[in-house]
Amino acid sequence: MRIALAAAVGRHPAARADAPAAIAGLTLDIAPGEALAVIGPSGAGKTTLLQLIAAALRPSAGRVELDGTDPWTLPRAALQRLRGRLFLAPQTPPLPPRQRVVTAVTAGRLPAMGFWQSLAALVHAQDIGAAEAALARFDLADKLFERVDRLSGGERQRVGLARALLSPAALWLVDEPLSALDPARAAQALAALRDEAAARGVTLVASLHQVDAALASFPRVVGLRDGRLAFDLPAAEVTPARLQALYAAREDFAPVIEDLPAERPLVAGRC
Ligand SMILES: Nc1ncnc2c1ncn2[C@@H]1O[C@H](COP(=O)(O)OP(=O)(O)OP(=O)(O)O)[C@@H](O)[C@H]1O
Repeated sequence: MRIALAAAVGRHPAARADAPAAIAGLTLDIAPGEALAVIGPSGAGKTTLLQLIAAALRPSAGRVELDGTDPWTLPRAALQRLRGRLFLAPQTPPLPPRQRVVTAVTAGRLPAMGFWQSLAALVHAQDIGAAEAALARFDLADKLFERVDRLSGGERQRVGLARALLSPAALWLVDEPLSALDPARAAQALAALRDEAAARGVTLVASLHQVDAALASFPRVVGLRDGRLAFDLPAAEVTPARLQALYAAREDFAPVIEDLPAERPLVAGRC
């Protein structure tokens, strides 16, 4: 799925009217099948950006287009169908506590289903084999029939990611997929998402706090700060100086990236 933002402005619905916009006029193009990581300090607007792209948050100015269509011009039913073509994995997956893992993973198909199909899928987990295969990509196949509330936080997070593999979506939006994972699991989870998205031609956009993982696993990295684009570069061109500028403590100090000395890139080449 192609994504285009043109001077898009996004505000959290609960934000004060006089608060600066979380996304403050962002222009960005993402090609179908591309994999992109969004990094930036806490409060930079990463989650808000994903919500704008997911048509979960309406831009207060500018435009967001998915495959050339502004979702907010669509009739309600068409907007629902469009939302069924994308998969948004929130930081904390909303998994009902007493649900079995197999049902939770199969629920990845729900947004693309009609009402009766979704009801059937909740009562009888469809396609157990597909759920098991998806869980195996995250090293969780042995938890297929476990109850969700008997999993660790990191296991629940991986179940939330395994859902994407059951979804027929053309766009995966993954918000902080690694926050509860140890480094080895984090690398495995990112590799699974990247490889599966590439194999299906799915566009993948992930917000990440783990800069090293973003640079190692994604060919293109966007740096966000105060809701604006700090950089949009191939991973190989994201230098320590750019990262220092991106994460510099506020104190009214925002270094101009172009003024910083050129430094050795952190990664050897594109992934
Ligand atoms: N629940 C909320 N109520 C009001 N304003 C909010 C809320 N959540 C976010 N915001 C506003 O939106 C801004 C961007 O938040 P967002 O969650 O998009 O950032 P983020 O980069 O994802 O942060 P983090 O890395 O901490 O998850 C915040 O700085 C805040 O101004």
